Amino acid sequence: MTRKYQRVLLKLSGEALMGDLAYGIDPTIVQAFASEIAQVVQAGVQTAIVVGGGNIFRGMKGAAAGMDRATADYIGMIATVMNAMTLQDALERMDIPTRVQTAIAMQEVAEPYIRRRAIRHLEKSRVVIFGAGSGNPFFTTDTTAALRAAEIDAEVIFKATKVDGVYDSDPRKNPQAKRFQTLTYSHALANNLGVMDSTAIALCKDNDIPIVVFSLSEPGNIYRALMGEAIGTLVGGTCEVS
Ligand SMILES: Nc1ncnc2c1ncn2[C@@H]1O[C@H](COP(=O)(O)OP(=O)(O)OP(=O)(O)O)[C@@H](O)[C@H]1O
Ligand SMILES: O=c1ccn([C@@H]2O[C@H](COP(=O)(O)O)[C@@H](O)[C@H]2O)c(=O)[nH]1
Repeated sequence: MTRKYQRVLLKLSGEALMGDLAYGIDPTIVQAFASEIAQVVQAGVQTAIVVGGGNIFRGMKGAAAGMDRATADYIGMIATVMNAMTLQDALERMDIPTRVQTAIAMQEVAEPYIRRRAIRHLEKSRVVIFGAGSGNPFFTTDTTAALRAAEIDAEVIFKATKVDGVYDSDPRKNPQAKRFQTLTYSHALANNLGVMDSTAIALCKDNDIPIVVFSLSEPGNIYRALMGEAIGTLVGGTCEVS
């Protein structure tokens, strides 16, 4: 397969990294994702990754249990660094050069986030994994993905998650929900389609960055999506139900 894109940003669900476990990281799953990412990189696609933290800690849950929200969010951001380092390890075992850059300084384990440096790594075919979200509480890793994609001039964001696209309502709650093949940013925002938070979608809309939402449950989907095969739902097109 020949590549469609030169530079992409992959938002990898934290929750997906736990596989069938109730919590944490399943190394077999991480290895499987890494092997698909390796193939994409070998095909010449400059790949940046933002990884979530939902398999370890979500600030909202901490706050719901009575914690200070900002403190809980910082814990969530630190959780994403564990996922970023796990992914780095899996990729490097496949001889794929990587750099983890964090938005909260952790210089003993990762580089600080420096935009120009991240771009240089990508130009040298290194996978750049952005950890610690945006470094700011009250945000999400989806918003981080939109922000970093704009900063590094990525052509597209791939949101790799548990659902196979964007539906007209949450498919986990409504079995009758209809899946979109494509939809506009405005439709996603106006209808509060919860697959990605509104801050992330608004940032993509303002910067004209398409978002492809696809499922991680089918092996090979990361490779297919990042190489440019039309899977999942494209946010940033016209409205079409599949
Ligand atoms: N309209 C919708 N279409 C598709 N999914 C939706 C919709 N509304 C809500 N969802 C939910 O959005 C979830 C995916 O987004 P979510 O941000 O929770 O996970 P993630 O970003 O993949 O994980 P993590 O936060 O761990 O990185 C799905 O589990 C799905 O049930
Ligand atoms: O910019 C950010 C990114 C993330 N957080 C916190 O981290 C957790 C995990 O991220 P997910 O996007 O939910 O996977 C999130 O719940 C926030 O608590 C943040 O504060 N700022």
